[in-house]
Amino acid sequence: MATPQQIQDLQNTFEKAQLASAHAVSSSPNQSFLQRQFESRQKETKQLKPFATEDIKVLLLENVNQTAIDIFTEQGYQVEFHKTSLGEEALIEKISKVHAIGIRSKTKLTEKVLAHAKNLVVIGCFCIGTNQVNLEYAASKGIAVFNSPFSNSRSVAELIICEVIALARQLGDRSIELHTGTWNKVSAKCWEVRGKTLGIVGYGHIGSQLSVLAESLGLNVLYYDVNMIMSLGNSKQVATLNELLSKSDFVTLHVPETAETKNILSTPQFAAMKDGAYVLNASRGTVIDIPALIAALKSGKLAGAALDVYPHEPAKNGAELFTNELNPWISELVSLRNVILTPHIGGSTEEAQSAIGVEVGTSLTKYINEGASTGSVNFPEVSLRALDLEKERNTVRVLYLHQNVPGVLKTVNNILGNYNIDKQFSDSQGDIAYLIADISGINNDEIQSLHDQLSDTPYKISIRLLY
Ligand SMILES: NC(=O)C1=CN([C@@H]2O[C@H](COP(=O)(O)OP(=O)(O)OC[C@H]3O[C@@H](n4cnc5c(N)ncnc54)[C@H](O)[C@@H]3O)[C@@H](O)[C@H]2O)C=CC1
Ligand SMILES: O=C(O)C(=O)COP(=O)(O)O
Repeated sequence: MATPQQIQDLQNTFEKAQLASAHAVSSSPNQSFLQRQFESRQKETKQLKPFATEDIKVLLLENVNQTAIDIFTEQGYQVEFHKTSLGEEALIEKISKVHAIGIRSKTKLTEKVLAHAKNLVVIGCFCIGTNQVNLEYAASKGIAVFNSPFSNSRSVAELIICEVIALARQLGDRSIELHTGTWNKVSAKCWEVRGKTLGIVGYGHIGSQLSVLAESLGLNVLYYDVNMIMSLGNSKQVATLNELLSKSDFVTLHVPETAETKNILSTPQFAAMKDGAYVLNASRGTVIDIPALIAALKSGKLAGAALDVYPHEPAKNGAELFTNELNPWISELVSLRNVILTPHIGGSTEEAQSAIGVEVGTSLTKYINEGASTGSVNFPEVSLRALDLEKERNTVRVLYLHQNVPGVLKTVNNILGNYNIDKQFSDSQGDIAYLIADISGINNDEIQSLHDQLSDTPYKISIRLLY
């Protein structure tokens, strides 16, 4: 007799198989794959069960925007929405049941969590950063990951411009003083930003956008990046981080979280900066050594700082969450003058969130419905135009993810070659490769056999058939 675990495993396999075999029963040309029914076939039992888009379950966390919910519900998917992130235990419980998950920067999709994601085919990061997801492990499990590479870049750049001026004018302190009843009109050590130098570390989407805005205010812009990048306006790339630090009045960080960027600013880097300079960080909390920053502020070496991100951020809004337990230096940091602290709001504008909802929501839908991996951050980018199911009857789309080793395409095409291969495209990235092929002239009763043959090929990671 099967144990409860075996029954659960069987159920999970069954649900994944349901998603693996997609059957479009009714579709107008402009609906294409958008309205379809899924048919399941569990290999062990050959059991067939009608499967509709309504069976696709999407879990949305961290207050992902309504625009994404609208896209998913229009598809008929089931959407479970939570305003906050979830702790590991709750996440494991929920992720085991869904086909797609949408998160922002807080939810940690680690190997441990993803190991339980038995039905998951796609992850949407409704933000820029993807450091919260174990991308390689996800790929090895056949789970594609998408993000929004630039929809909130402008929002971050505008926040930094605002903070550069706010730091130069000690705006945070003056506001706190007046809120607490103290009139303190000062001009000492308050500056215009015109003619000062802004040093940008990381000249990507945000850094370069910021560069343009900063020059329009009359700032001079220097930037340091590991890659050679074309200068915008009159900005200049410098060869070393130290050169940037020694020449800048404001230093702002716009690098991803990687092993190389951890504590990219620490004691020696603060020492290399100009006296009275300012530091801004709206990238990730790990890139600044915060105790070293506190020391540089306390000693008067730095005149101020603006932080939007922290090594450990609370999973939800509320008082008493941003505590010493999470970040042991908090009480010291909040006691310092001219330090602006914001709760990771760089990308939090109506414009950015709504655009991200549309962008990532569309990517996920196209991946689920058509297999298109364009824009994925952990899969090779492959897509074929959507099938026109009115005209292309008896056509099956094969989505085949495999390890990138010699001989796989030969094996797969031997199987597909029994039919007419209308079109196919494949690409590889590192250890994995992805093939999409549309094959025609195949009868419904041959599809099970095709699925079985492809499932039995060595080096296969995952397979879905859409028809
Ligand atoms: N505070 C917030 O709400 C937000 C924070 N972010 C963070 O900002 C980061 C940057 O975003 P984008 O500009 O869109 O990324 P991007 O990928 O377009 O640019 C990053 C740049 O950093 C450079 N870089 C990487 N390692 C470096 C190193 N060790 N030294 C110098 N340069 C290095 C890259 O070559 C690239 O040009 C994201 O990874 C994310 O973590 C993004 C959006 C919102
Ligand atoms: O886009 C990013 O990488 C961000 O840091 C913004 O994160 P959020 O969507 O505010 O959790």
